[in-house]
Amino acid sequence: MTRLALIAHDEKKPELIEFAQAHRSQLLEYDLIATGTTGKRLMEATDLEIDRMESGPLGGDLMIGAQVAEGRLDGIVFLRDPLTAQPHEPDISALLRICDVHDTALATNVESATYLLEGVADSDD
Ligand SMILES: O=C(CO)COP(=O)(O)O
Repeated sequence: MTRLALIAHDEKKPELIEFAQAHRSQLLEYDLIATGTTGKRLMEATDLEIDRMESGPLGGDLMIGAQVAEGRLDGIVFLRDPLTAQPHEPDISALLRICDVHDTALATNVESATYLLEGVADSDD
């Protein structure tokens, strides 16, 4: 089954919620995981079931990176806040890097996330 991770920094959480609502019927078909607060906010705003990891600053990005390393994820939507410094920047870099190591689809803005979902839908057929 297709397995996706959804992550957003605080300033970007509203955008991710809007994205998830717009693509609800497709996302309902998939196994979803998220960092802690992102997952909580998404589940409050939608009826999606999401397996929540730790919050990003507490290791959630690394937990998702570990799943990438294990080949367990088909794609990640990670809406980063490009304008605010994050205390766990090394963890964020590690996640981006491991996606490149394993050639795992990674979208860091809504436009590319839309393409990612279209690609995932095509590979489902
Ligand atoms: O910080 C994050 C990703 O780097 C996201 O973590 P939260 O979903 O817990 O806010």
